[in-house]
Parts: sequence; structure tokens; C-alpha cells
Amino acid sequence: MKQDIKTYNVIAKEGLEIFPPEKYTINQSERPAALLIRSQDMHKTYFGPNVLAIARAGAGVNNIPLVQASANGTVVFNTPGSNANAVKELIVAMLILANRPVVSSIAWAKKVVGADVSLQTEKGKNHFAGTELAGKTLGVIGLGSVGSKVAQAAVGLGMRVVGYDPYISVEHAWQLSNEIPRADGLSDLLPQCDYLTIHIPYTEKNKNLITTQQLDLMKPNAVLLNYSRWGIVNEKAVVAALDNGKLQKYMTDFSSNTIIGHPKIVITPHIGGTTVEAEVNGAKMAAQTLRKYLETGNIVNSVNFPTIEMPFEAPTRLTLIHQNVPNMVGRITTILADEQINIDNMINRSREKIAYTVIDTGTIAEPLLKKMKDRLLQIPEVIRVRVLKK
Ligand SMILES: NC(=O)c1ccc[n+]([C@@H]2O[C@H](COP(=O)([O-])OP(=O)(O)OC[C@H]3O[C@@H](n4cnc5c(N)ncnc54)[C@H](O)[C@@H]3O)[C@@H](O)[C@H]2O)c1
Ligand SMILES: O=C(O)[C@H](O)COP(=O)(O)O
Repeated sequence: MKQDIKTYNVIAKEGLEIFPPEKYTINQSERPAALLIRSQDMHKTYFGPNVLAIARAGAGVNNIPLVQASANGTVVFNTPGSNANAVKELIVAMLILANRPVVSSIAWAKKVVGADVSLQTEKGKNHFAGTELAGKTLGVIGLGSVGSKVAQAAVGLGMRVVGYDPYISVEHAWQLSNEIPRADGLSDLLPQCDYLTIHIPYTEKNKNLITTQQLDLMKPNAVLLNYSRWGIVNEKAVVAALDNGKLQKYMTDFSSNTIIGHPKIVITPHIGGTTVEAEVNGAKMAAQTLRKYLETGNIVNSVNFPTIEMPFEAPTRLTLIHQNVPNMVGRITTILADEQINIDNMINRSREKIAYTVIDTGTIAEPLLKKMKDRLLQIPEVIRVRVLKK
């Protein structure tokens, strides 16, 4: 039977083409096997326990109720790094726009007409003097896929860059040149910055990471950029800091009624990852990850399940999602032994409260397969059992 993939938001066709029509339908069923989304607010969008997986084409997963998904046995994926270059390029543009009056000078130049246009523009350009980035200090909070690229690009622009990420991955640390010192904490970083850019996920812990106390530590006249998420920066504190002249400018991808219309705030409409290339990258990565999970049970790039990659070589594969409690493997394998089923290969991994077991076996007759699945599902801690055939 074909499996249906339900999409929300604009998903690039290059991603949808990864699902062959002989195996999949797209948006054809009320009971989809999986969802392919971008920023759709899944806290407010019902998805039933039948949904095996949700793939987020993009980085941020704060739009997905992860605890509920894990309890359902729904694996959630994202596409790390798929839009990092797009965000990096926009940050470079915003850094330049912060102190070069490009937009206002273009608007002015449009209005200068007449025979002496060249003379008039030459005279008027003095009103549009800016300042340069080279030699200024950029602080980067979060040195993941986006932040590490932003930091490297800023070094290329001649900026002095200081990074802060107490949880940096080894992979991202390798991508940073040794010209980028790491700050020990925000109180070390903030007083150094002429520009501060934030590239971290929205989590309970990161909510209001930048508020009055942190803004007070910043250099007078600094520029703050938030292309991470609404809520990481306290907007009321930012408006106060702009109004009392402490902060020069706030540039963000996230609009709200608190900041709209403020003369020192520049808002872009959440376009950080909105490039043709990033949308194609994200859609393809999400679709490939989903197909891998649906067809082999293997899990990569999940944000709520452990990574498991076991070559699918045997005729039958059982995948079990269960609570991470002692003796689960013992109870599962006892049932298989009872039913005289020989295990070819097996793997078990856990992540916080969830565990995942993959078992490969020879060919099993349908009635026995059904009996075994029913017995496995009777273990109270087992959330989901799938049977995959090669
Ligand atoms: N504006 C956009 O369109 C757009 C596009 C892509 C990503 N984003 C946002 O940017 C975030 C980061 O994206 P990414 O791809 O770089 O993710 P990532 O997971 O690769 O990197 C995030 C980094 O932040 C670090 N971090 C977490 N909490 C921190 C804290 N309190 N202080 C310092 N570092 C901290 C992590 O250790 C990690 O290295 C996403 O979660 C998303 O919300 C926005
Ligand atoms: O987290 C992300 O990847 C970005 O915020 C992009 O979101 P979008 O897919 O809705 O453009």
C-alpha cells in the first residue's frame, strides 16, 4: 500500500520528487504516514498517533511539540545546515546595511532628475556617509551551522570576531579558524561587541537570553541582530535600550506589534532561509531523511530520537519504539525466542526517555509475524512496532 506524505508550507518540488509515485502519494490521505513541513505551528495543528515521522525542512524545531511527538512514537527530523549559507549571506547584508545608508541613498538617487543629475548626486552624496565593518568587533552567540559560517564570513570582511557557544559541536569547532577567540560567557563577550548576532535555537533556556541586564553590558551604540527566533531577545528591553540611546539599532527577522514602526528597528519578514538554493536543499534533505526512515527504519538527523544506521540486508526488519527502561531488550528477544525466530542482527539505542530497537531476521510467515507483533505490542512500555520487508 502507498504511504501518504502530507505537506505544510512551501516545499520545493525537488524534495517532493524524491518520493516515487509507485510507493508514495502527496497530500492524498486523511491518514498520512509522515509530514513534511517548514515553520507550520504543529503546537496548533493536530497530528494523530498514526504519523510515523515529521520532517522539518529547515533548522528550528520550536514549532513542533517534541515531547508529545516522542510519546506518540513520532520521529522528528530537521535538516541541519541546509539553509545556513542563506542566513549567512543575509547577515552579511544586514551588517553592511546597519551602517551604510544604502536603502535611503537609493531612494534619494531615484528622485534626483534633470540635466545636472550627475552634479547633484555628487553634491548630495555627503549626506550618505557610512562607517566600515573592517576593524569592528562582531560577537557571535551560537557557533553552529549558521553562526560558524557568519563568524568566518565576518573574518573575511576584516572584522574582529569573538564567539560564544558553551555547547559547540566538534564538527563546528573544526570549521572555525583560530583567529576567532571564544568568550567564556556573555559578561565577557557583550562589552567587546560593536555588533552582536545571535544564532541559537529557541528553547525554554534560551528564552529572553538577551534582556536589560545583558543590554546594559553592551558597548554604547552597538547594533544587535536577531535572525534566530522571536523570544530569544526581550523586545521590550530592546525598545527601552534604543529609546535611551544605549543601543544604536536592532535588526531582526521576526516582526511583532511591540517593535513594528520603531525608527531604530529594521525588520525583515523571516527570510533568512528563503533562497531558492536553501529551499531546495532543505526539501531534498528532509525528503531523503523521511524516505530512509519509512523504508529502512534508520534514523539520521532526528531531534528527538537516537541516530541508528544499520544496513538493511535481511529479509525482515522489526523496529520498536519503546520507553527507555531496564530489561526491554530482554523482554523483546524473549518473545522472539519463544516464537522460534532467529535474530540476524540487532541494535538498541536510547535518547532521554525514548529507546529504539531494530532487529533483522529471516523471512517470517505472515500469521507468525502478526502474532509476534501483537505480543510485542502487549509489552506496556512498547509504543510502536513496525515490520519492514526488504
Ligand atoms: N531566520 C531564519 O530564517 C533562520 C534560518 C535558519 C536558522 N534559524 C534559527 O537559527 C537557529 C540556529 O540555526 P543553526 O542551523 O545554526 O543551528 P545549529 O543547531 O547548527 O546551531 C545552534 C548552536 O547554538 C548553540 N547554542 C545553543 N544554546 C546556546 C546558548 N545559550 N548560548 C550559546 N550558544 C548556544 C549550540 O551549541 C549550537 O552550536 C535555529 O534553531 C533557528 O531557530 C533561523
Ligand atoms: O529555522 C529555520 O530553518 C528558519 O527559520 C527557516 O524557516 P522557514 O523554513 O519557515 O523559512
